[in-house]
Amino acid sequence: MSSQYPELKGFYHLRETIGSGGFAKVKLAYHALTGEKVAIKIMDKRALGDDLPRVKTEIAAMKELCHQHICKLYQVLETETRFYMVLEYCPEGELFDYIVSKDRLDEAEARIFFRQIVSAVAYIHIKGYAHRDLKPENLLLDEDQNLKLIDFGLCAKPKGGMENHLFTCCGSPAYAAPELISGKQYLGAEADLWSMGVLLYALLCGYLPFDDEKIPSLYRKIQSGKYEVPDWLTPESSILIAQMLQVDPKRRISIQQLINHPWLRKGFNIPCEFESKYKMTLDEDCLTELAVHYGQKRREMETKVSEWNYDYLTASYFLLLEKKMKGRPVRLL
Ligand SMILES: CN(C)C[C@H]1CC[C@H](N2C(=O)N(C)Cc3cnc4ccc(-c5cc(Cl)c(O)c(Cl)c5)nc4c32)CC1
Repeated sequence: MSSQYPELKGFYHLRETIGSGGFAKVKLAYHALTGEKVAIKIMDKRALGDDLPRVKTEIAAMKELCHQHICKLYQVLETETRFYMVLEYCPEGELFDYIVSKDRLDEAEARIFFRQIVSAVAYIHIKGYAHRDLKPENLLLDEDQNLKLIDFGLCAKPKGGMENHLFTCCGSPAYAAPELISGKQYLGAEADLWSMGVLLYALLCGYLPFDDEKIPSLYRKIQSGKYEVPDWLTPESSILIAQMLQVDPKRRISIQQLINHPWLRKGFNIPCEFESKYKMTLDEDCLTELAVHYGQKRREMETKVSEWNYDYLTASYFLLLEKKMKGRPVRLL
């Protein structure tokens, strides 16, 4: 198998294909030095065609986004024919399939997931990014049933900050905000908030608020802002959804208000934490283990890791840190 991917030989032990998304193939692999599982997204440059900029967008964004509810990028490899993205493995697959398997979620379970989604989106907005393709297919579950946001191929980092407008109409139609599909300029943060309203509705109802086989009638439904409120929704859930599915983006709830919203605080009594749990300082144990393994002084290793080249060393550091955060020994094999 690795003869097909010579660049990975000795660094990753490739296993089966675990999914494919459009122009990418995602394979399970083991990081040789730590034995940790990873997902490797493999893209053929020729097949990418004019989707190539999406890959560069995703890689650039994911290098800057380091958060407990965002799928972690560990390493990027580029050859003349391929891109490889070594990513955090999420064994429980897509939130979409989880909702389908349970028909719909009760309020308590939806709240746990939605707090994690709000945490991830608040973090990327503060970092100056809009995701622009928020939907259950782009939220994966890790081994502890925690959500990880993926697919930053359509994200935007508006020049001059998030208060500047965007123009590109993109993302999945059923989750797209009215202002986005009407071709007007829009604010990425406001469009993401609308998509999160559709997402919350999908979590609590098991189907979409706006749906139609034909795109033009789907767009009319979205722009009308009218959707069915099933009788199992509590008044509190309906109010929150209504605050997010406001056709006028200026009347729509903001992420700052969402973080403190009573519906999200119910049973937790603390706002959604959106700060990254990853420390900015390097972890001593991981640095020492790497220094010993590579026969380097700790200071030299610290300098090398701090370059964040997203090479094998970056992957080894992050995966050692994962092991430590999961209470496993901080040891290289
Ligand atoms: C339909 N989608 C647009 C693509 C689909 C590809 C397989 C993937 N997957 C699966 O479908 N399992 C069933 C297993 C699985 C396990 N770990 C994963 C870890 C990361 C990713 C991943 C995939 C893509 Cl295309 C990304 O851009 C990023 Cl940032 C991350 N996918 C994973 C993944 C889920 C999404």
